[in-house]
Amino acid sequence: MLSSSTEMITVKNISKYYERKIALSSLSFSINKGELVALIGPSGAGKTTLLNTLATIVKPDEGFLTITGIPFEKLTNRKLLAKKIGIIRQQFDLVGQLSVIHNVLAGRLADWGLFKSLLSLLLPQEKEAALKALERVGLSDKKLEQTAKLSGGEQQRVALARLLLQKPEIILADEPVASLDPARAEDILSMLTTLVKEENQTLVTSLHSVEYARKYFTRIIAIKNGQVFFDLPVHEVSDSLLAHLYQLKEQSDHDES
Ligand SMILES: Nc1ncnc2c1ncn2[C@@H]1O[C@H](COP(=O)(O)OP(=O)(O)OP(=O)(O)O)[C@@H](O)[C@H]1O
Repeated sequence: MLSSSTEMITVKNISKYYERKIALSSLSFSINKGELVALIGPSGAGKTTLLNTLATIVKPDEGFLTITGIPFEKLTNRKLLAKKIGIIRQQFDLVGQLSVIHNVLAGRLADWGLFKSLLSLLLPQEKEAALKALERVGLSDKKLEQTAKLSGGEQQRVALARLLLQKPEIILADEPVASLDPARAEDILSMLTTLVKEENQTLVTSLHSVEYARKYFTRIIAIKNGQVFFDLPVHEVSDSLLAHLYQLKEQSDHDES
């Protein structure tokens, strides 16, 4: 069994450049099992680049990264990666033409390959697991509907059910509620953080809403200009720090006047 202080993500001096632009500049932090981390910061700060780096989709130009102790370079096996990392995005990443239950079964895709995943409805055990996952996200009655016909909030619940089948150790979510209205956004965040706690997983989510970050997460890492601006437990994040994080110009620019 992993103890509560197990390091799930370790990032040391990571930098990423796009042509001459610095997207990430020597970032370092570590995240332990069970933490609920919100990444916040102004537009263009580097949140998506950082999440994509943690997902091993973007390769850092400098520094090193380990996921559950495994170095970035060794995380090339798709099956292994799917056991370690699950991803949720704003766009849900579901196949609209397929039924809800088929999309949930796609959580097994890395283990099975597409063909078996699509045939999986014939396997009663797997169907049972998918139905249970749909029950947990409150969508049992929609299991046979075409996914594209569901509302945005419901589609994000399908994505959560799919993650329940995938059972990754770490969940990375990039603006998972950006396209939802406030009531549905809270519904999804509350469900996501509850499931992560129940499954003893680790969550890193980028968010535009500081209010949601404070309400649902245990730790906030603020990114500004590709650097860590602050990294604190939620209860230590003050309004003045947040004002500094989001202000358009540094105070010193105005000091001479
Ligand atoms: N593929 C790319 N090519 C060139 N520049 C990029 C690329 N991806 C990101 N950038 C640049 O890197 C910086 C960080 O972008 P990133 O998308 O990570 O920020 P963000 O904090 O997620 O922003 P937002 O909150 O608006 O989504 C930006 O200046 C962006 O223009």
